[in-house]
Formats: sequence, structure tokens, C-alpha cells
Amino acid sequence: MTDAEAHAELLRLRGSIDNLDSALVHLLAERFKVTQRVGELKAEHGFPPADPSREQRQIERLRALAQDARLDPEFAEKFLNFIVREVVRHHERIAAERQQD
Ligand SMILES: C=C(O[C@@H]1C=C(C(=O)O)C=C[C@H]1O)C(=O)O
Repeated sequence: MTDAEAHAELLRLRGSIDNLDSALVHLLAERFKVTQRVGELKAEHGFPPADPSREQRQIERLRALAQDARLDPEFAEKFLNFIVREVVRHHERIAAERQQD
């Protein structure tokens, strides 16, 4: 492969990365829309912001999916935990705002 061909291939691969990153952003935006509604529902009914048993089931499910997809399960777990921590923070804020009203 010449340097020029390698450069063309690099640009093509980066185009795919850009498309995948766009899809990830849209998927995350949809997930946060749903979790926002879950947070409101929990606050309205006095349910706790976090549900550790649900989180544990999700971790197990995602680790298995990652394994099948040849993605590092440790990475999949860290990624899920990162998102869930943010969601729980939102839920705590929604509950605190409800209490002030
Ligand atoms: C979304 C929920 O709230 C929290 C956030 C979760 C998530 O982002 O998947 C899972 C469990 C909860 O700790 C839920 O209870 O379903």
C-alpha cells in the first residue's frame, strides 16, 4: 500500500468513525430522554433515585452481550457505570427539586 492509498483509507475509516460517533450521541440522547421521564416518575411517587439490583442485572446482561460481540466486558461495565452514575445524579436532582416545590 502506498502512502497515498494509506491516507485515503485513513480518511474512509475516519468517516465511519464519525458516523458511529453520531449514532452514539443520538442513542445516548434518546436514553437520557427516557431516564429523565423515569426520574420524574420516581420523584412523583417517592421511589429512590437509584436501584442497585436493577443496575446489577444490567451489568450482567451487558457483560454477556459484550463477550458475544468481542468487546472487553470490563470496558462495557465501566461505560455503563459511567452513564448510570450520571442518570442517578439527575434523578437525585429531580427529587430535590420536587421537594422544594
Ligand atoms: C433508569 C433507572 O434509574 C437508575 C438508572 C439506571 C440506568 O441508567 O439504567 C438503572 C437503575 C437506576 O439506578 C431505573 O431505575 O430504571
